[in-house]
Amino acid sequence: MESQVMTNPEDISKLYRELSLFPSLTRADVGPVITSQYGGKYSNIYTEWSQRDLERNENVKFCRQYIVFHDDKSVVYSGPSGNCTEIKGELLSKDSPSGDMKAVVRESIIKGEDKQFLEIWSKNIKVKSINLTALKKHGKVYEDDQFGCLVWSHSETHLLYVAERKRLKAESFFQSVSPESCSLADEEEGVKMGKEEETTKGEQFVFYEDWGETLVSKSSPVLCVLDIEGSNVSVLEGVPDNISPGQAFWAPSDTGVVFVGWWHEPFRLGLKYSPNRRSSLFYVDLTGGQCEQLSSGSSAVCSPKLSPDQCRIIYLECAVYGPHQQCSRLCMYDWYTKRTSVVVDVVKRPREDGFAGIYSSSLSPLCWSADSQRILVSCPQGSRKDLLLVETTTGSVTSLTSKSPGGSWSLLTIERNLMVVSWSSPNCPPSLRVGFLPLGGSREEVDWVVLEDSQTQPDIDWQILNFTPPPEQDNSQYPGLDFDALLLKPKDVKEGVKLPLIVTPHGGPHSVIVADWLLSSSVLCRMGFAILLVNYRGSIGYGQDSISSLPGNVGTQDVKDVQFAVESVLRGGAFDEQKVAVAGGSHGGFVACHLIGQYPEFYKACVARNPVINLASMIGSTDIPDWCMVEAGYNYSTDCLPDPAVWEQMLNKSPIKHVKQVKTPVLLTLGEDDKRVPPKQGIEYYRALKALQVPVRLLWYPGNNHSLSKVDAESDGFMNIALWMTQHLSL
Ligand SMILES: CSCC[C@H](NC=O)C(=O)N[C@@H](Cc1ccccc1)C(=O)O
Repeated sequence: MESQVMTNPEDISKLYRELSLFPSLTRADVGPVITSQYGGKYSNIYTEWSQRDLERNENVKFCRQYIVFHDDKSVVYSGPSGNCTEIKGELLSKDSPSGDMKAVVRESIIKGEDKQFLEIWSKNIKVKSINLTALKKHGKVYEDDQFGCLVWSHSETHLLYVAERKRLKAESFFQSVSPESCSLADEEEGVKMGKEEETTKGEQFVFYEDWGETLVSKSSPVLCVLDIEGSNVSVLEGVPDNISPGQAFWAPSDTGVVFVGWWHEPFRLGLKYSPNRRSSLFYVDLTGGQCEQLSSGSSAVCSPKLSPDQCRIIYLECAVYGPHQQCSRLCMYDWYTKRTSVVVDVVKRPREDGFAGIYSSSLSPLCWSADSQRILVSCPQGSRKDLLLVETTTGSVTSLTSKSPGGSWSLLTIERNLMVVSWSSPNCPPSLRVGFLPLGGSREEVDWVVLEDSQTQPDIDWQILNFTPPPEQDNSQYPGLDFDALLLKPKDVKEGVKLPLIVTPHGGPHSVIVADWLLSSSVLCRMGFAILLVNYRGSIGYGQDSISSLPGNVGTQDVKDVQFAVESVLRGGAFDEQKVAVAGGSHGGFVACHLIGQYPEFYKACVARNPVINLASMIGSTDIPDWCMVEAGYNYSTDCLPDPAVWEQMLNKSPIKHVKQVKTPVLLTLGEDDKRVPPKQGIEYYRALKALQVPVRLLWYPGNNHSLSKVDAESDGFMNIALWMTQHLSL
């Protein structure tokens, strides 16, 4: 049969290079309202973007500003102001509320050593540059999304951030003291003889727990405050020792600091993609150092945001343990009455109006309407990502985007009702849009204005397909659930050509593929493949019942849903059933490896990135052992001991159980530093396949973690995947 797939590596890399140029939006800030000399009002919009630089082998961050003239209800005129500028060395940055100053945490290598500085800029002057490393009040500043923050006090006199707790310098018992032991760098930073840093002996090799995948070396965060006038940094006292604080902000009137605290006793578990860790909202008073717990303490909370009138805090809440990503509750704490209310509760099944619940582990940095009555949340609703408007007094939820073109709407910020969003779809890279939120009670549609357009890919066609599992595959505990898949295919298919198909189950398993811009899928599609991305039952965005239906049934329900979707699509006749491949990462790799074991004749090529291969062998080495228990159908507690019956079930539900049936050639891509699915999982599969003489190739990426997202690993991984597919599908 004729094929129209691109097979030449030069052509494939050229295409990858072309499509990897599209940047993604990472941040937007709206500046204050300025009245021009002619009376027109405008605001500057600061945006940050990220783009792969294949030559430099890094993701580059750059900014661009836009000017938006408006009348507080609609955009009158808008456009870019100036060109893009690359941002180097900035770990965190934030304009002051008035827009008069800017704070930057900068990392700089001086004489081969990493140093961190806190800078204050005013007008065109860097007025302060404080060497945080030399101050030695704390360890490295946290720049991650989990704990990190850089927040101006309302008075603009203080800055709040999170850093690693200071550790005493550890020395060997056999360290000989000599004047030379004081380094030149230390001397330059003012550590003179006689004033040496305090040291401790015998602690050199003490193990410090960390917070797992992507948070390695983050162990004991502390809240830090800079008094700008006095250039004085202090570490806040009063936070309980068994709590790791983060996501902090200033309380009304700057009387103290509100933060999320994660309990880390009896031990820390991985936090990345795991918003189900026991945590609470806390308030620490600045004068007395008293710490008050503001939420229950029996749930998991995240992303607290103070209303513009400083009266209420909105935050997300979910259950501790259980599936890692679940339907969240949107809760509100009233600062003055100290009462908490549930604004939007867990949704078990999608409602008639389409609302399926809130699925998010972070609200955007600003999410309140100007009247402090409404909240904006962008989150998956089935295979779309929509912008939802929540009335905090009634809990009513309406979608601002469900009638707009399908795709993915992500809120970057909202300030004085001016919303800044990123929109993309499988054939359209991210574009920047702004629009005013209609006044409360109004049914007006948002008039979106494009500030930065992107290039639609006319050769890519996409659609969302819905599947109802056959009766024998219905879940008796959660009956009547259906699921979706996203199908991408080349627009122009020559007469008589049947397309090869790549099937992609997502990871999680409680995550979802929304109709977003997806680099590797779009390159594969432009090469001539069709791609089927399946949101099997258990995905988020379809109601809590769908999520709850999967634990205990992994390796069967998810696998059968994917197989059912593929076979249904093949029945349409447009695809070549002899040229079907499967590719997935992590839990998606688990599903992929199950599929080639359970349907050995069906798939002609398989790619698995950091796949879960054996739940029983992984439980002792992953940063989230609870995941293995929960997905195998058991409750988790921190004191549970190994149980042969549980281990047996974990083994039975794992892909390794079916390895003897495998015939499909497998490409494994593994990250040496993966704490989530340690690469030994992939090695276990590799050895089994080698023993069975099934073609297997293993790519090992040093310096990479679970996501394999460093630019060289991602691009090399892509090329190898593309060539594995063309080779083993005989294209
Ligand atoms: C013990 S590893 C379990 C699999 C892993 N789940 C959680 O981290 C996984 O499948 N990871 C996904 C990433 C992901 C996880 C959760 C929500 C969204 C994405 C992957 O790497 O693709």
